[in-house]
Amino acid sequence: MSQLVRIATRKSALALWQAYYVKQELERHHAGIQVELVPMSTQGDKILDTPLAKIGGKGLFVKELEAALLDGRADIAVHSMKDVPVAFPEGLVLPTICPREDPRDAFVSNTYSTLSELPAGAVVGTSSLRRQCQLKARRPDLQIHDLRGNVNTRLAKLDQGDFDAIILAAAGLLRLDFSSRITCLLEPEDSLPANGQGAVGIECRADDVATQQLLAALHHQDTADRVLAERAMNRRLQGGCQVPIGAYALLEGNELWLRGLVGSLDGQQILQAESRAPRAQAEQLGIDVAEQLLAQGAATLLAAAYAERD
Ligand SMILES: NCc1[nH]cc(CCC(=O)O)c1CC(=O)O
Repeated sequence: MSQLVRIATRKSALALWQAYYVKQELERHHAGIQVELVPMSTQGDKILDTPLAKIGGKGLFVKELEAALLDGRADIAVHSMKDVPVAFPEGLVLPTICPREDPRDAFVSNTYSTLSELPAGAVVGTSSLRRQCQLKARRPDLQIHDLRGNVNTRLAKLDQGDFDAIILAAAGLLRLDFSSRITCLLEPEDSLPANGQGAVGIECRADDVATQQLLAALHHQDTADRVLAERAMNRRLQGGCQVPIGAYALLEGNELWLRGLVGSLDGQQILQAESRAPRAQAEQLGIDVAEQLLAQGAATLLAAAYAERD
């Protein structure tokens, strides 16, 4: 009997690309398998006129997909790991993380070739508090304006002349064949990526062992260990999706190197910490870096960011 796997996915071009990627990989690894997409809208897709940070709440882009898993309309949900809250609802697990795309942020401009070329007072679009605080730290003179919508919408707003430059995840641009739009990539030293950026994760019901067996072939342990450390850091900081927090891990042999950052929205204060540990201790590494940040006063900065948002 051939098994049917139904994939809950958002309808944005990037979400569909990621869902088709998972479908293709499942078909490649399991001859005769049947895979269907179940596209749906999430709260994050419906509310487009409000800055993400102001909508608040966790899991803006994942809740509806999780509901579909729990009530049996779908078997797996494909997410950008960056959008997945650090804790899972009862009854769901995320056993599979696929190989990571480029995790860096991309600088995109039709006029200027680097961040430092931007003239004083230039307008930069981003909806990410993490990008905002790091931009402001380097260039206090820049004006940061909110930029919402999917990748196509954001590029269109740049082309329309609303911004001198925009910052978005390189991963989305690369997956959607917009690599020619990347003016330059920002190194982690200049823009520490968000936890999980560039990685795709697959969620399913905890008791659905058959599906978990099929998913195992798609799992990439190197990516999973890196993302585990990054998410553990955010979890210890009790960070939601919309926070001025960067977390980025690299593997050097079997050792993980995790860097973390917490900033004030005006970029005046940037806290940084880093540590290394064997990959088997990914989670503890994340906690250690978070504790270092807390010892420097991260909780106060985060509370101020939350207060400004509300
Ligand atoms: N919050 C939206 C979101 N979620 C995942 C990506 C990009 C792809 C990825 O990180 O895997 C983006 C867009 C962006 O940040 O520019």
